[in-house]
Amino acid sequence: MIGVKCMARKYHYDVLVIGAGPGGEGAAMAAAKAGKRVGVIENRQGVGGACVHKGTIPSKSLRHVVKQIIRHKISSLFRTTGDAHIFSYPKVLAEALRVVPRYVDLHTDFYTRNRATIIVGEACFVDAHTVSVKLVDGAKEQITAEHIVVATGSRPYHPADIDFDHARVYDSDTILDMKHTPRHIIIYGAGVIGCEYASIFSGLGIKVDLINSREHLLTFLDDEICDALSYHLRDMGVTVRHGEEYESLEATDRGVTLRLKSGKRIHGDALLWSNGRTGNTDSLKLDAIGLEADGRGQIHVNDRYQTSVENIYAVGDVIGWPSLASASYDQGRAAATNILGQESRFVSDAPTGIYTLPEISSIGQTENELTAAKIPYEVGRAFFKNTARAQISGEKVGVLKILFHADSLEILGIHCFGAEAAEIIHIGQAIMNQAGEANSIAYFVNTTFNYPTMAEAYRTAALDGLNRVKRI
Ligand SMILES: Cc1cc2nc3c(=O)[nH]c(=O)nc-3n(C[C@H](O)[C@H](O)[C@H](O)COP(=O)(O)OP(=O)(O)OC[C@H]3O[C@@H](n4cnc5c(N)ncnc54)[C@H](O)[C@@H]3O)c2cc1C
Ligand SMILES: NC(=O)c1ccc[n+]([C@@H]2O[C@H](COP(=O)([O-])OP(=O)(O)OC[C@H]3O[C@@H](n4cnc5c(N)ncnc54)[C@H](O)[C@@H]3O)[C@@H](O)[C@H]2O)c1
Repeated sequence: MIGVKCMARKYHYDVLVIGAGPGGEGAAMAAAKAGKRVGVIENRQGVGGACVHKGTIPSKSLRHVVKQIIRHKISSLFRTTGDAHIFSYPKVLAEALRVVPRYVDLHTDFYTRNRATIIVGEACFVDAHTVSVKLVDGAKEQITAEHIVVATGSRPYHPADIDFDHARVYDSDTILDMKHTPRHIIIYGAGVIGCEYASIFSGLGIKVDLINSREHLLTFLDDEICDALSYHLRDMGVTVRHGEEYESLEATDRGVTLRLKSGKRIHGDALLWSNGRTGNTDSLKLDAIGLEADGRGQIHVNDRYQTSVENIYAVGDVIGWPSLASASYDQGRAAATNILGQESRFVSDAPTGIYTLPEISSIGQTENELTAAKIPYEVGRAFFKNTARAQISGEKVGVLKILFHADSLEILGIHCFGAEAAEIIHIGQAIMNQAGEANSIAYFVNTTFNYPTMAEAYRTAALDGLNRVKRI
Protein backbone atom coordinates (compact mmCIF):
# COMPACT_ATOMS: atom_id res chain seq x y z
CA MET A 1 0.00 0.00 0.00
CA ILE A 2 2.83 2.38 0.99
CA GLY A 3 4.59 1.50 -2.27
CA VAL A 4 1.52 2.42 -4.32
CA LYS A 5 1.28 5.78 -2.51
CA CYS A 6 4.94 6.59 -3.21
CA MET A 7 4.62 5.73 -6.87
CA ALA A 8 1.68 8.09 -7.19
CA ARG A 9 3.88 10.93 -5.93
CA LYS A 10 5.67 12.46 -8.83
CA TYR A 11 7.54 15.05 -6.74
CA HIS A 12 9.01 15.23 -3.25
CA TYR A 13 6.88 18.29 -2.48
CA ASP A 14 3.78 20.00 -3.81
CA VAL A 15 5.33 23.37 -3.00
CA LEU A 16 9.04 24.03 -2.52
CA VAL A 17 9.97 27.43 -1.14
CA ILE A 18 13.50 28.85 -1.47
CA GLY A 19 14.16 31.28 1.39
CA ALA A 20 12.62 31.34 4.88
CA GLY A 21 12.19 35.12 5.24
CA PRO A 22 8.74 36.74 5.47
CA GLY A 23 7.99 36.04 1.78
CA GLY A 24 8.90 32.35 2.06
CA GLU A 25 7.08 31.99 5.36
CA GLY A 26 3.88 33.51 3.97
CA ALA A 27 3.96 31.09 1.03
CA ALA A 28 4.90 28.04 3.13
CA MET A 29 2.25 28.64 5.80
CA ALA A 30 -0.58 29.28 3.32
CA ALA A 31 0.28 26.16 1.28
CA ALA A 32 0.79 23.96 4.37
CA LYS A 33 -2.52 25.09 5.92
CA ALA A 34 -4.23 23.98 2.70
CA GLY A 35 -2.78 20.49 3.15
CA LYS A 36 0.06 20.75 0.63
CA ARG A 37 3.37 18.99 1.22
CA VAL A 38 5.75 21.89 1.74
CA GLY A 39 9.55 22.00 1.78
CA VAL A 40 11.56 25.13 2.58
CA ILE A 41 15.23 25.53 1.67
CA GLU A 42 17.13 28.15 3.66
CA ASN A 43 20.86 28.82 3.53
CA ARG A 44 21.04 30.50 6.97
CA GLN A 45 21.06 28.65 10.27
CA GLY A 46 17.68 29.79 11.54
CA VAL A 47 14.50 30.88 9.82
CA GLY A 48 13.38 34.51 9.43
CA GLY A 49 15.58 35.63 6.55
CA ALA A 50 17.49 38.87 6.35
CA CYS A 51 14.42 40.41 7.97
CA VAL A 52 15.12 38.70 11.30
CA HIS A 53 18.89 38.29 11.19
CA LYS A 54 20.05 41.52 9.53
CA GLY A 55 17.20 43.90 8.69
CA THR A 56 13.83 44.75 10.15
CA ILE A 57 13.96 43.03 13.53
CA PRO A 58 17.51 43.94 14.67
CA SER A 59 17.18 47.55 13.48
CA LYS A 60 13.77 48.01 15.11
CA SER A 61 15.00 46.41 18.31
CA LEU A 62 18.10 48.63 18.29
CA ARG A 63 15.87 51.65 17.86
CA HIS A 64 13.66 50.47 20.71
CA VAL A 65 16.65 50.27 23.08
CA VAL A 66 17.90 53.70 21.95
CA LYS A 67 14.43 55.13 22.55
CA GLN A 68 14.47 53.72 26.07
CA ILE A 69 17.86 55.36 26.68
CA ILE A 70 16.61 58.72 25.39
CA ARG A 71 13.53 58.50 27.62
CA HIS A 72 15.75 57.68 30.56
CA LYS A 73 18.04 60.61 29.78
CA ILE A 74 15.27 63.19 29.47
CA SER A 75 13.12 61.99 32.34
CA SER A 76 13.43 64.33 35.31
CA LEU A 77 12.71 61.35 37.55
CA PHE A 78 15.85 59.48 36.47
CA ARG A 79 17.97 62.59 36.02
CA THR A 80 17.68 63.42 39.67
CA THR A 81 19.56 60.23 40.54
CA GLY A 82 22.63 62.00 39.15
CA ASP A 83 23.76 58.91 37.19
CA ALA A 84 25.64 59.78 34.03
CA HIS A 85 25.02 56.67 31.98
CA ILE A 86 27.16 56.06 28.94
CA PHE A 87 25.79 53.36 26.67
CA SER A 88 28.32 51.95 24.23
CA TYR A 89 27.09 50.78 20.84
CA PRO A 90 28.20 47.14 21.44
CA LYS A 91 26.32 47.10 24.74
CA VAL A 92 23.16 48.53 23.20
CA LEU A 93 23.48 46.14 20.27
CA ALA A 94 23.85 43.10 22.52
CA GLU A 95 20.65 44.08 24.32
CA ALA A 96 18.84 44.65 21.01
CA LEU A 97 19.95 41.38 19.41
CA ARG A 98 18.47 39.31 22.23
CA VAL A 99 15.23 39.34 20.27
CA VAL A 100 16.69 37.38 17.33
CA PRO A 101 16.90 33.86 18.84
CA ARG A 102 13.50 34.34 20.47
CA TYR A 103 12.00 35.23 17.11
CA VAL A 104 13.76 32.32 15.36
CA ASP A 105 12.45 29.84 17.95
CA LEU A 106 8.90 31.15 17.65
CA HIS A 107 8.87 30.96 13.87
CA THR A 108 10.66 27.60 13.68
CA ASP A 109 7.77 26.32 15.72
CA PHE A 110 5.31 27.67 13.11
CA TYR A 111 7.01 25.57 10.42
CA THR A 112 7.15 22.49 12.64
CA ARG A 113 3.52 22.71 13.72
CA ASN A 114 2.42 23.07 10.11
CA ARG A 115 4.56 20.10 8.96
CA ALA A 116 6.63 22.23 6.60
CA THR A 117 10.08 20.64 6.28
CA ILE A 118 13.08 22.96 6.58
CA ILE A 119 16.18 21.97 4.65
CA VAL A 120 19.30 23.97 5.52
CA GLY A 121 21.41 24.59 2.43
CA GLU A 122 22.00 26.68 -0.68
CA ALA A 123 19.53 26.04 -3.51
CA CYS A 124 19.99 26.35 -7.26
CA PHE A 125 17.83 25.25 -10.17
CA VAL A 126 18.45 22.10 -12.19
CA ASP A 127 15.21 22.32 -14.16
CA ALA A 128 11.73 23.79 -13.62
CA HIS A 129 10.80 21.05 -11.16
CA THR A 130 14.20 20.18 -9.68
CA VAL A 131 16.41 22.09 -7.27
CA SER A 132 19.88 21.07 -6.17
CA VAL A 133 20.71 21.83 -2.55
CA LYS A 134 24.23 22.15 -1.23
CA LEU A 135 23.87 20.98 2.35
CA VAL A 136 25.89 22.30 5.30
CA ASP A 137 28.31 19.33 5.14
CA GLY A 138 28.98 20.03 1.44
CA ALA A 139 26.86 17.13 0.17
CA LYS A 140 24.41 17.82 -2.65
CA GLU A 141 20.84 16.64 -2.85
CA GLN A 142 18.22 17.01 -5.57
CA ILE A 143 14.70 17.91 -4.53
CA THR A 144 11.70 17.96 -6.83
CA ALA A 145 8.45 19.88 -6.55
CA GLU A 146 5.35 20.63 -8.55
CA HIS A 147 5.54 24.33 -7.74
CA ILE A 148 8.49 26.41 -6.60
CA VAL A 149 8.39 29.79 -4.87
CA VAL A 150 11.57 31.87 -5.02
CA ALA A 151 11.77 34.04 -1.90
CA THR A 152 15.52 34.55 -1.67
CA GLY A 153 15.36 38.21 -0.62
CA SER A 154 18.08 40.80 -1.07
CA ARG A 155 21.39 41.98 0.36
CA PRO A 156 23.13 45.37 0.54
CA TYR A 157 24.40 46.63 -2.81
CA HIS A 158 28.22 46.84 -2.84
CA PRO A 159 29.92 49.13 -5.36
CA ALA A 160 33.09 47.45 -6.64
CA ASP A 161 35.45 50.22 -5.48
CA ILE A 162 34.55 50.15 -1.79
CA ASP A 163 36.44 47.83 0.53
CA PHE A 164 33.72 46.36 2.70
CA ASP A 165 36.31 44.13 4.40
CA HIS A 166 37.87 47.19 6.04
CA ALA A 167 37.21 47.33 9.79
CA ARG A 168 35.72 50.85 9.54
CA VAL A 169 33.47 50.28 6.53
CA TYR A 170 30.02 48.80 7.12
CA ASP A 171 26.78 48.01 5.36
CA SER A 172 23.39 47.41 6.99
CA ASP A 173 24.33 43.75 7.64
CA THR A 174 27.79 44.27 9.11
CA ILE A 175 26.80 47.30 11.20
CA LEU A 176 25.26 44.68 13.48
CA ASP A 177 28.79 43.38 14.14
CA MET A 178 30.44 46.75 14.89
CA LYS A 179 32.56 46.23 18.01
CA HIS A 180 33.23 49.86 18.93
CA THR A 181 31.36 53.13 19.44
CA PRO A 182 32.41 55.64 16.79
CA ARG A 183 32.39 59.28 17.80
CA HIS A 184 31.42 60.25 14.29
CA ILE A 185 29.79 58.06 11.67
CA ILE A 186 29.22 58.91 8.02
CA ILE A 187 26.10 57.39 6.47
CA TYR A 188 26.13 57.35 2.69
CA GLY A 189 22.63 56.88 1.24
CA ALA A 190 19.72 58.70 2.84
CA GLY A 191 17.02 56.21 1.95
CA VAL A 192 14.94 54.47 4.58
CA ILE A 193 17.87 52.54 6.02
CA GLY A 194 20.12 55.62 6.11
CA CYS A 195 17.50 57.78 7.85
CA GLU A 196 16.62 55.07 10.39
CA TYR A 197 20.27 54.49 11.31
CA ALA A 198 20.90 58.26 11.44
CA SER A 199 18.20 58.40 14.14
CA ILE A 200 19.66 55.43 16.01
CA PHE A 201 23.24 56.76 16.07
CA SER A 202 22.31 60.36 16.85
CA GLY A 203 20.02 59.04 19.59
CA LEU A 204 23.13 57.43 21.11
CA GLY A 205 24.92 60.75 21.00
CA ILE A 206 27.11 59.81 18.02
CA LYS A 207 27.85 62.58 15.53
CA VAL A 208 26.28 61.71 12.16
CA ASP A 209 26.83 62.98 8.63
CA LEU A 210 23.99 61.77 6.41
CA ILE A 211 24.78 62.06 2.72
CA ASN A 212 21.83 62.16 0.34
CA SER A 213 22.22 61.94 -3.42
CA ARG A 214 18.81 63.57 -3.93
CA GLU A 215 17.61 67.09 -3.12
CA HIS A 216 15.23 66.03 -0.34
CA LEU A 217 14.98 63.16 2.10
CA LEU A 218 12.65 60.27 1.15
CA THR A 219 11.09 62.01 -1.83
CA PHE A 220 8.16 59.54 -1.97
CA LEU A 221 6.78 61.09 1.23
CA ASP A 222 4.44 64.05 1.51
CA ASP A 223 6.55 67.25 1.46
CA GLU A 224 5.42 68.39 4.90
CA ILE A 225 6.46 65.07 6.46
CA CYS A 226 9.73 65.12 4.56
CA ASP A 227 10.46 68.65 5.89
CA ALA A 228 9.58 67.59 9.43
CA LEU A 229 11.99 64.64 9.19
CA SER A 230 14.83 66.91 7.97
CA TYR A 231 14.13 69.36 10.78
CA HIS A 232 14.09 66.73 13.51
CA LEU A 233 17.17 64.87 12.25
CA ARG A 234 19.05 68.18 12.30
CA ASP A 235 17.61 68.93 15.71
CA MET A 236 19.11 65.64 16.93
CA GLY A 237 22.49 66.74 15.63
CA VAL A 238 22.57 64.98 12.26
CA THR A 239 24.29 66.94 9.48
CA VAL A 240 22.19 66.24 6.40
CA ARG A 241 23.91 66.95 3.07
CA HIS A 242 21.62 66.87 0.05
CA GLY A 243 22.49 66.56 -3.64
CA GLU A 244 25.89 65.00 -2.95
CA GLU A 245 27.47 62.13 -4.80
CA TYR A 246 30.20 59.80 -3.73
CA GLU A 247 33.54 60.00 -5.53
CA SER A 248 35.87 57.85 -3.44
CA LEU A 249 36.48 56.48 0.02
CA GLU A 250 39.74 56.25 1.91
CA ALA A 251 39.75 54.02 4.95
CA THR A 252 42.77 53.74 7.26
CA ASP A 253 43.45 52.53 10.80
CA ARG A 254 42.67 56.04 12.05
CA GLY A 255 39.42 56.78 10.26
CA VAL A 256 37.56 57.15 6.98
CA THR A 257 37.49 60.02 4.51
CA LEU A 258 34.63 60.23 2.07
CA ARG A 259 35.30 62.40 -0.97
CA LEU A 260 32.25 63.78 -2.70
CA LYS A 261 31.94 64.92 -6.31
CA SER A 262 31.27 68.45 -5.01
CA GLY A 263 34.85 68.49 -3.71
CA LYS A 264 33.89 68.08 -0.05
CA ARG A 265 35.87 65.73 2.15
CA ILE A 266 34.05 64.26 5.13
CA HIS A 267 36.09 62.63 7.88
CA GLY A 268 34.66 60.14 10.33
CA ASP A 269 35.50 57.12 12.46
CA ALA A 270 33.30 54.74 10.46
CA LEU A 271 31.17 54.65 7.34
CA LEU A 272 27.78 52.99 6.89
CA TRP A 273 26.98 52.44 3.24
CA SER A 274 23.21 52.25 2.76
CA ASN A 275 22.66 52.92 -0.88
CA GLY A 276 20.25 50.38 -2.34
CA ARG A 277 20.00 46.60 -2.39
CA THR A 278 20.56 43.69 -4.79
CA GLY A 279 18.26 40.68 -5.22
CA ASN A 280 19.72 37.30 -4.21
CA THR A 281 19.58 35.59 -7.59
CA ASP A 282 23.21 35.17 -8.63
CA SER A 283 23.64 31.69 -7.14
CA LEU A 284 20.22 30.36 -8.22
CA LYS A 285 21.30 29.30 -11.74
CA LEU A 286 18.19 30.90 -13.21
CA ASP A 287 19.50 30.20 -16.71
CA ALA A 288 18.80 26.49 -16.10
CA ILE A 289 15.09 27.33 -16.26
CA GLY A 290 15.28 30.08 -18.88
CA LEU A 291 14.83 32.96 -16.41
CA GLU A 292 16.96 36.07 -16.14
CA ALA A 293 17.31 38.62 -13.37
CA ASP A 294 17.65 42.34 -14.13
CA GLY A 295 20.68 44.54 -13.34
CA ARG A 296 19.62 44.77 -9.67
CA GLY A 297 19.28 40.98 -9.36
CA GLN A 298 15.48 41.12 -9.41
CA ILE A 299 13.05 38.70 -11.06
CA HIS A 300 10.05 39.89 -13.05
CA VAL A 301 6.62 38.47 -12.11
CA ASN A 302 3.04 39.03 -13.23
CA ASP A 303 0.22 40.12 -10.93
CA ARG A 304 -0.13 36.51 -9.73
CA TYR A 305 3.54 36.51 -8.61
CA GLN A 306 4.23 34.01 -11.37
CA THR A 307 7.46 34.18 -13.37
CA SER A 308 7.54 33.42 -17.09
CA VAL A 309 7.99 29.76 -16.10
CA GLU A 310 4.45 28.66 -15.25
CA ASN A 311 5.12 26.63 -12.09
CA ILE A 312 7.68 29.04 -10.65
CA TYR A 313 6.66 32.01 -8.52
CA ALA A 314 8.71 34.77 -6.90
CA VAL A 315 7.87 37.02 -3.95
CA GLY A 316 9.48 39.49 -1.55
CA ASP A 317 12.59 41.60 -2.06
CA VAL A 318 13.72 39.43 -4.96
CA ILE A 319 10.95 40.95 -7.11
CA GLY A 320 11.81 44.53 -6.06
CA TRP A 321 9.22 47.14 -5.06
CA PRO A 322 8.02 47.64 -2.36
CA SER A 323 10.70 45.51 -0.66
CA LEU A 324 9.03 45.45 2.73
CA ALA A 325 8.66 42.62 5.21
CA SER A 326 4.98 43.50 5.50
CA ALA A 327 4.35 43.22 1.75
CA SER A 328 6.65 40.20 1.32
CA TYR A 329 4.60 38.06 3.70
CA ASP A 330 1.35 38.93 1.90
CA GLN A 331 2.95 38.34 -1.49
CA GLY A 332 4.02 34.88 -0.28
CA ARG A 333 0.45 34.14 0.79
CA ALA A 334 -0.84 35.43 -2.54
CA ALA A 335 1.56 33.19 -4.51
CA ALA A 336 0.43 30.15 -2.50
CA THR A 337 -3.21 31.09 -3.06
CA ASN A 338 -2.57 31.21 -6.79
CA ILE A 339 -0.87 27.82 -6.65
CA LEU A 340 -3.97 26.48 -4.89
CA GLY A 341 -6.03 27.77 -7.79
CA GLN A 342 -7.83 30.36 -5.70
CA GLU A 343 -8.27 34.07 -6.22
CA SER A 344 -5.55 36.18 -4.65
CA ARG A 345 -4.68 39.79 -4.00
CA PHE A 346 -1.89 41.72 -5.68
CA VAL A 347 -0.20 43.66 -2.89
CA SER A 348 -0.23 47.26 -4.04
CA ASP A 349 -1.45 49.09 -0.95
CA ALA A 350 1.19 48.51 1.69
CA PRO A 351 1.49 51.52 3.98
CA THR A 352 4.87 53.14 4.58
CA GLY A 353 6.21 52.75 8.10
CA ILE A 354 9.58 54.39 8.69
CA TYR A 355 11.14 53.95 12.11
CA THR A 356 13.10 57.14 12.40
CA LEU A 357 12.94 59.07 15.69
CA PRO A 358 10.14 60.17 15.63
CA GLU A 359 8.55 57.70 13.24
CA ILE A 360 6.71 58.25 9.98
CA SER A 361 3.82 56.45 8.37
CA SER A 362 1.65 57.12 5.38
CA ILE A 363 -0.85 55.58 3.03
CA GLY A 364 -2.50 56.81 -0.15
CA GLN A 365 -1.68 59.89 -2.17
CA THR A 366 0.46 62.88 -1.26
CA GLU A 367 -0.46 66.54 -1.74
CA ASN A 368 1.87 66.75 -4.76
CA GLU A 369 0.23 63.73 -6.41
CA LEU A 370 -3.29 65.06 -5.82
CA THR A 371 -2.34 68.49 -7.14
CA ALA A 372 -0.76 66.96 -10.26
CA ALA A 373 -3.91 64.87 -10.81
CA LYS A 374 -6.07 68.03 -10.42
CA ILE A 375 -8.16 66.45 -7.68
CA PRO A 376 -9.93 69.05 -5.47
CA TYR A 377 -8.74 67.96 -2.05
CA GLU A 378 -8.62 69.51 1.38
CA VAL A 379 -6.38 68.88 4.36
CA GLY A 380 -7.32 68.20 7.96
CA ARG A 381 -4.47 68.40 10.48
CA ALA A 382 -4.02 67.49 14.11
CA PHE A 383 -0.86 68.32 16.02
CA PHE A 384 0.08 65.70 18.59
CA LYS A 385 0.94 68.42 21.14
CA ASN A 386 -2.79 69.23 21.30
CA THR A 387 -3.83 65.71 22.33
CA ALA A 388 -4.17 64.59 25.92
CA ARG A 389 -2.27 61.38 25.23
CA ALA A 390 0.81 63.26 23.96
CA GLN A 391 0.66 65.66 26.91
CA ILE A 392 0.77 62.68 29.25
CA SER A 393 3.51 60.76 27.45
CA GLY A 394 5.57 63.87 26.74
CA GLU A 395 5.93 62.78 23.09
CA LYS A 396 4.51 65.99 21.70
CA VAL A 397 6.30 66.13 18.35
CA GLY A 398 4.03 65.05 15.54
CA VAL A 399 1.24 65.72 13.15
CA LEU A 400 -1.54 63.69 11.56
CA LYS A 401 -2.67 64.88 8.17
CA ILE A 402 -5.76 63.61 6.38
CA LEU A 403 -6.18 64.47 2.70
CA PHE A 404 -9.76 64.12 1.49
CA HIS A 405 -11.90 64.95 -1.52
CA ALA A 406 -13.48 68.37 -0.94
CA ASP A 407 -16.85 67.28 -2.39
CA SER A 408 -17.27 63.56 -1.64
CA LEU A 409 -15.24 63.64 1.64
CA GLU A 410 -13.50 60.43 0.51
CA ILE A 411 -10.15 59.93 2.27
CA LEU A 412 -7.37 60.06 -0.32
CA GLY A 413 -4.24 59.97 1.79
CA ILE A 414 -3.09 59.88 5.41
CA HIS A 415 0.33 61.09 6.50
CA CYS A 416 1.61 60.91 10.01
CA PHE A 417 4.81 61.96 11.77
CA GLY A 418 5.38 61.35 15.47
CA ALA A 419 5.46 58.67 18.15
CA GLU A 420 3.67 55.45 17.16
CA ALA A 421 2.81 56.83 13.70
CA ALA A 422 3.15 53.35 12.20
CA GLU A 423 0.37 52.09 14.50
CA ILE A 424 -1.80 55.19 14.28
CA ILE A 425 -1.96 55.01 10.47
CA HIS A 426 -3.93 51.76 10.60
CA ILE A 427 -6.98 53.45 12.13
CA GLY A 428 -7.29 55.61 9.03
CA GLN A 429 -6.30 52.77 6.69
CA ALA A 430 -9.27 50.73 7.92
CA ILE A 431 -11.70 53.50 6.95
CA MET A 432 -9.90 54.38 3.75
CA ASN A 433 -10.21 50.76 2.57
CA GLN A 434 -14.00 50.76 2.94
CA ALA A 435 -15.97 50.70 -0.31
CA GLY A 436 -18.07 53.62 -1.56
CA GLU A 437 -19.42 56.23 0.86
CA ALA A 438 -18.13 54.31 3.88
CA ASN A 439 -14.71 55.76 3.08
CA SER A 440 -15.37 59.21 4.48
CA ILE A 441 -13.54 61.59 6.78
CA ALA A 442 -16.93 62.12 8.46
CA TYR A 443 -16.45 58.73 10.17
CA PHE A 444 -14.03 60.31 12.62
CA VAL A 445 -16.51 62.91 13.85
CA ASN A 446 -19.43 60.48 14.04
CA THR A 447 -17.64 57.88 16.16
CA THR A 448 -16.72 57.98 19.85
CA PHE A 449 -13.15 56.88 20.58
CA ASN A 450 -11.43 55.94 23.81
CA TYR A 451 -9.86 58.86 25.64
CA PRO A 452 -7.05 59.65 26.00
CA THR A 453 -5.79 57.91 22.84
CA MET A 454 -4.11 58.96 19.65
CA ALA A 455 -7.41 58.19 17.86
CA GLU A 456 -8.36 61.60 19.17
CA ALA A 457 -5.94 63.04 16.60
CA TYR A 458 -8.17 61.61 13.85
CA ARG A 459 -11.19 63.39 15.29
CA THR A 460 -9.27 66.66 15.60
CA ALA A 461 -7.88 66.37 12.04
CA ALA A 462 -11.34 65.50 10.68
CA LEU A 463 -12.94 68.49 12.42
CA ASP A 464 -10.19 70.73 11.10
CA GLY A 465 -10.71 69.44 7.55
CA LEU A 466 -14.51 69.58 7.65
CA ASN A 467 -14.35 73.15 8.97
CA ARG A 468 -12.28 74.09 5.94
CA VAL A 469 -14.94 72.81 3.54
CA LYS A 470 -17.72 74.19 5.78
CA ARG A 471 -19.31 70.76 6.21
CA ILE A 472 -19.81 71.00 9.93
C1 LIG B 1 18.08 47.50 7.87
C2 LIG B 1 16.73 47.10 7.32
C3 LIG B 1 15.58 47.50 7.97
C4 LIG B 1 14.34 47.14 7.47
N1 LIG B 1 13.22 47.56 8.13
C5 LIG B 1 12.01 47.21 7.67
C6 LIG B 1 10.82 47.59 8.36
O1 LIG B 1 10.89 48.28 9.38
N2 LIG B 1 9.63 47.20 7.89
C7 LIG B 1 9.52 46.44 6.77
O2 LIG B 1 8.39 46.09 6.39
N3 LIG B 1 10.63 46.05 6.08
C8 LIG B 1 11.85 46.42 6.50
N4 LIG B 1 12.98 46.02 5.84
C9 LIG B 1 12.82 45.22 4.63
C10 LIG B 1 12.61 43.73 4.98
O3 LIG B 1 13.63 43.25 5.82
C11 LIG B 1 12.58 42.94 3.68
O4 LIG B 1 11.62 43.51 2.82
C12 LIG B 1 12.23 41.49 3.95
O5 LIG B 1 13.22 40.88 4.73
C13 LIG B 1 12.09 40.72 2.62
O6 LIG B 1 11.68 39.43 2.91
P1 LIG B 1 12.04 38.23 1.92
O7 LIG B 1 11.33 37.04 2.45
O8 LIG B 1 11.79 38.64 0.53
O9 LIG B 1 13.61 38.04 2.03
P2 LIG B 1 14.66 37.87 3.20
O10 LIG B 1 14.15 38.34 4.51
O11 LIG B 1 15.90 38.50 2.68
O12 LIG B 1 14.87 36.29 3.31
C14 LIG B 1 15.37 35.52 2.26
C15 LIG B 1 16.16 34.35 2.79
O13 LIG B 1 16.52 33.49 1.70
C16 LIG B 1 17.84 33.03 1.89
N5 LIG B 1 18.42 32.63 0.60
C17 LIG B 1 18.88 33.45 -0.38
N6 LIG B 1 19.33 32.72 -1.42
C18 LIG B 1 19.15 31.42 -1.09
C19 LIG B 1 19.43 30.19 -1.74
N7 LIG B 1 19.96 30.16 -2.95
N8 LIG B 1 19.12 29.05 -1.11
C20 LIG B 1 18.57 29.05 0.13
N9 LIG B 1 18.28 30.19 0.80
C21 LIG B 1 18.56 31.35 0.19
C22 LIG B 1 18.53 34.25 2.50
O14 LIG B 1 19.74 33.94 3.14
C23 LIG B 1 17.47 34.75 3.46
O15 LIG B 1 17.62 34.14 4.71
C24 LIG B 1 14.25 46.36 6.30
C25 LIG B 1 15.41 45.94 5.65
C26 LIG B 1 16.64 46.31 6.15
C27 LIG B 1 17.89 45.84 5.44
N1 LIG C 1 10.85 50.93 7.76
C1 LIG C 1 10.92 50.32 6.59
O1 LIG C 1 9.93 50.01 5.97
C2 LIG C 1 12.24 49.99 6.02
C3 LIG C 1 13.39 50.25 6.75
C4 LIG C 1 14.60 49.98 6.16
C5 LIG C 1 14.65 49.42 4.91
N2 LIG C 1 13.54 49.16 4.25
C6 LIG C 1 13.60 48.61 2.89
O2 LIG C 1 14.92 48.33 2.52
C7 LIG C 1 15.13 48.77 1.17
C8 LIG C 1 16.49 49.34 1.03
O3 LIG C 1 16.64 50.55 1.75
P1 LIG C 1 17.83 51.54 1.37
O4 LIG C 1 17.77 52.64 2.35
O5 LIG C 1 19.12 50.83 1.18
O6 LIG C 1 17.48 51.94 -0.06
P2 LIG C 1 16.51 52.98 -0.69
O7 LIG C 1 15.87 52.28 -1.79
O8 LIG C 1 15.62 53.61 0.30
O9 LIG C 1 17.55 54.07 -1.21
C9 LIG C 1 18.81 54.36 -0.58
C10 LIG C 1 19.56 55.34 -1.39
O10 LIG C 1 19.94 54.71 -2.59
C11 LIG C 1 19.58 55.49 -3.67
N3 LIG C 1 19.04 54.61 -4.68
C12 LIG C 1 18.07 53.69 -4.52
N4 LIG C 1 17.84 53.06 -5.66
C13 LIG C 1 18.69 53.60 -6.56
C14 LIG C 1 18.93 53.38 -7.93
N5 LIG C 1 18.22 52.48 -8.62
N6 LIG C 1 19.89 54.10 -8.54
C15 LIG C 1 20.58 55.01 -7.84
N7 LIG C 1 20.41 55.26 -6.54
C16 LIG C 1 19.47 54.57 -5.92
C17 LIG C 1 18.53 56.46 -3.18
O11 LIG C 1 18.69 57.71 -3.79
C18 LIG C 1 18.80 56.59 -1.72
O12 LIG C 1 19.63 57.70 -1.45
C19 LIG C 1 14.07 49.77 0.81
O13 LIG C 1 13.50 49.39 -0.41
C20 LIG C 1 13.07 49.68 1.94
O14 LIG C 1 11.81 49.30 1.47
C21 LIG C 1 12.33 49.44 4.77
